Amino acid sequence: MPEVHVSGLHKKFGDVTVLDNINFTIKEGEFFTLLGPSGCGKSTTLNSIAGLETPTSGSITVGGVPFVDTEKKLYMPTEERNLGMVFQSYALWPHMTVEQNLVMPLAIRKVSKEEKASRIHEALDTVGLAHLKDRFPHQLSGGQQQRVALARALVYSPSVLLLDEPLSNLDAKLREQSRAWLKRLQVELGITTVYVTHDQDEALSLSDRIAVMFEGKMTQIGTPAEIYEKPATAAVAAFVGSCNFFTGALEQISGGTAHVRLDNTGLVVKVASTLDLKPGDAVTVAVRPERLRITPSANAAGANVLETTVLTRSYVGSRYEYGLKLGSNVVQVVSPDGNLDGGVRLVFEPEDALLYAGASVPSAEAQELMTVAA
Ligand SMILES: Nc1ncnc2c1ncn2[C@@H]1O[C@H](COP(=O)(O)OP(=O)(O)OP(=O)(O)O)[C@@H](O)[C@H]1O
Repeated sequence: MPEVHVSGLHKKFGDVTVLDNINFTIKEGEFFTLLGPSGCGKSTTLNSIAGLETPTSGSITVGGVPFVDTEKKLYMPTEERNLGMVFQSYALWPHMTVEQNLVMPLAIRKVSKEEKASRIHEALDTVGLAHLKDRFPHQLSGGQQQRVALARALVYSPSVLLLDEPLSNLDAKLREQSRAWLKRLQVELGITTVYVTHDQDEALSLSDRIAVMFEGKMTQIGTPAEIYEKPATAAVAAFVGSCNFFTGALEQISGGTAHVRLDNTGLVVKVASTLDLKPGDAVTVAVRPERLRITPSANAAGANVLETTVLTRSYVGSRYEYGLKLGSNVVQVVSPDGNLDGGVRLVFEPEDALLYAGASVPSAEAQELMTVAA
């Protein structure tokens, strides 16, 4: 299974740039996800690999074979790229049975009659639907239709699988089951896969590596753990998982620890950082809810111990989610303890927080959710 190499990809629609210098390499057999908010350019990137979109500039090679090289005006037709594709809509032919849906891509590729039958059986068997080959799409559940679409993409042994939000039409429970099933299948087949989603849970649980995109640019590429634990920007921290953000000013930085005076609180917190900053610089401190510890104890010990008040408490099954008032901020924290009330202490170590240059709480919406009147 080949390596996918995308280099210097740009795409403009009229005057609007929707892809701005996209570069990445996907290793053989890797599950690679393009993750980002709606309109950031994920599908345009995927469709450029598929040959459904023509990049304005850049190059794409798969297994060393050039698919696109705009300098040489080379654009390989979609049907010659041998890629398997599944879209959000499944796009099954409604008037054809499951088997007939799978015949079509083989007929286009002029596969012999005997080979057709064995390939169809094998593909349906792979997705666990060989017994439903005579049904029409309307006689199948959403999850089954999605599996047929996948079987149809696999039936001609594509070199790479391209999946554009294939689970988003399924209800939450089925989506979770399908996710686990899809991951097992991909590992079993060892097929290089490019997956598009705006769902961070899906990206984290399925991918070997994730590329996070915003406004046509690639902000960070890394393993799910790297993206979650070491987000490159505050925007990535906000988009992948929940995060508390506090703006402030740097007091001093030495020995890998920054002292930051938080706006609207007057409090100084210590945060691990290797950034090149000077006193007075505006910064943003980010802390995941699960990295904060709440304790009623007045003797709480830690590098950062902040006096707060419980505003809200919600039971969410495995834990409690608290909203705590800290100056004019509402801090989101999770705890197994459901009995915290009134004045409590918030404790965290410098390594539990992240520091970013500039005072930037990622979106107005996020800021609104996390701020109350002082
Ligand atoms: N044919 C087109 N003509 C003009 N603009 C387009 C066209 N196709 C896409 N766009 C614009 O390009 C940008 C990127 O679109 P794209 O579909 O790649 O985003 P996306 O990240 O996949 O979003 P979503 O998750 O909503 O599908 C969007 O602003 C979109 O409106």
